[in-house]
Amino acid sequence: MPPRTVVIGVDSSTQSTKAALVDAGTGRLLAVGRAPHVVTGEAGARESDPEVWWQALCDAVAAGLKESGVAASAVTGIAVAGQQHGLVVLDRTGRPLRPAMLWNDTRSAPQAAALTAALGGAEAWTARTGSVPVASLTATKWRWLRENEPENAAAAAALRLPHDFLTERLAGSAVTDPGDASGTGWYSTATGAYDPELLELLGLDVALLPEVAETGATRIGSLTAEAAGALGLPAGIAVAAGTGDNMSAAVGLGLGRAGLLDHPVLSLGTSGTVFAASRTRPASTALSGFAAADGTYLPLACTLNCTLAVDKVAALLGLERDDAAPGGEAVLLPYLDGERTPDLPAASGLLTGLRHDTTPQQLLGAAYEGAVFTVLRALDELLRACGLDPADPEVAARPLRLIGGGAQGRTWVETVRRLSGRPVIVPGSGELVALGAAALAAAAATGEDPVTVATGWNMGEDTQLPAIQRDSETWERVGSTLERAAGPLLGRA
Ligand SMILES: Nc1ncnc2c1ncn2[C@@H]1O[C@H](COP(=O)(O)OP(=O)(O)O)[C@@H](O)[C@H]1O
Ligand SMILES: O=C(CO)[C@@H](O)[C@H](O)COP(=O)(O)O
Repeated sequence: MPPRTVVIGVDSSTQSTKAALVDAGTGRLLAVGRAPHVVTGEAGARESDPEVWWQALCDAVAAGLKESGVAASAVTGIAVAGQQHGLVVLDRTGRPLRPAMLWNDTRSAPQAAALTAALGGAEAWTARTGSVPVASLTATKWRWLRENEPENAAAAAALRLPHDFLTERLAGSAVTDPGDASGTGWYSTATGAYDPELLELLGLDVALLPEVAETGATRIGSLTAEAAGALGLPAGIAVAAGTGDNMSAAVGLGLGRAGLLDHPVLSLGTSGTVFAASRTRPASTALSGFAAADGTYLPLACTLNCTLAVDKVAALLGLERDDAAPGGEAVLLPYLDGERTPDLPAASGLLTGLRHDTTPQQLLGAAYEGAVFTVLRALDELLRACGLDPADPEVAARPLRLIGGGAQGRTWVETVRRLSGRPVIVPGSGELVALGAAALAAAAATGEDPVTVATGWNMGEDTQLPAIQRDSETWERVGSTLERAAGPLLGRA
């Protein structure tokens, strides 16, 4: 029997790093090492120190090796999938000049509006980049930096996304992939390259940016001796370009293959995202038309307030996560520090419909309903952008794949079922971002196609949940509250 080979997929997301050690032959998950991140900031600011991500990556790999008992010499490849959009600003030695501004930092909302206007409006941006600038996109953060910290902008020797920063630490080369690049606001999904006119508009020298590899699975180099020492892995193993976390989950789910194109996925993590793999380039002002890691496209909508916002409401009420009941008359829009979808960067949370007999459990249930409503409403936009009618019975019968930390929670799953009225699949593996990255690593090591690799892997038994009657009353109540409150109460002029 040939010796077992192992690949490592790293998910460096908002709250933590997870390193999945995967048997490259069977796809069996051998261990997941974990290490937490630190996010700081108030009043719209959200920042993390990239050096903490690097240390977390080293710790998570060490924990995974220890838990699995795998010999480091069996590892043949590694890839990183990272939280999208974050602005990492480096000096000439590759050290961060300041903490990274994260995807959920809303301070650059005025810059987003100014950039949209500077190009002549939303449609002009979707035609070029696939996405309209909102405060999440890297380009708006760069503009914010130039206006608010000109000394840091002037001293910048390199700009990276979170996953590029980590990949460069692994392989010593500055390379990104089309998927994560498509979330910057300076990469064109129409041409598959950085957009010179946008770079000029942004006052950004292309020399500061990494090269864009062909796909997330492209082997961009080998693990350097220095990184190998820090990770306890053999020098010279394959390093893939890697990608953004949502793009990586799409690879892990095997979404690019024919039968799963235009099948919706809902990720419940710090962000709530909804996405689908598409062979046609999305161009809708209602969502982000990202590129995927494998050459297809990944139309996606993202909310800022998902699991963390609901956990915050549970903590305020002193309740456990699943000690919740349907909200009844109460409506809670949990837009605690601004929202991205809908675009309400200055919003705060809103509670209406409170009665003497409202229970704490109903209030918590209302927070789940507000978060789930927001992401499901975006799903309808997504389906329309894929040329599908959300009400078409064939489309409505397509199961919703639920992933991310929240998919492990009973109340999340039940609230999605109740408000969507759709069948739901909870994939057997809870770590699809890391598994997708592992498939990119395996593909980089062998030259195979990553989606074919992931599709062939046995990732455990899916839980299939049939459709239940849609709770249209709650849907209408939350929808009309949002409609009526979207003016001054939620910060829209
Ligand atoms: N068993 C569970 N039930 C409900 N929620 C959970 C459970 N486990 C994790 N979570 C939620 O998942 C979130 C983390 O999800 P994850 O997808 O790992 O986040 P991120 O990728 O943004 O770092 C936590 O905020 C927590 O609320
Ligand atoms: O900004 C987006 C997508 O556009 C987010 O989905 C980030 O990629 C962060 O992801 P999580 O940490 O919530 O997984």
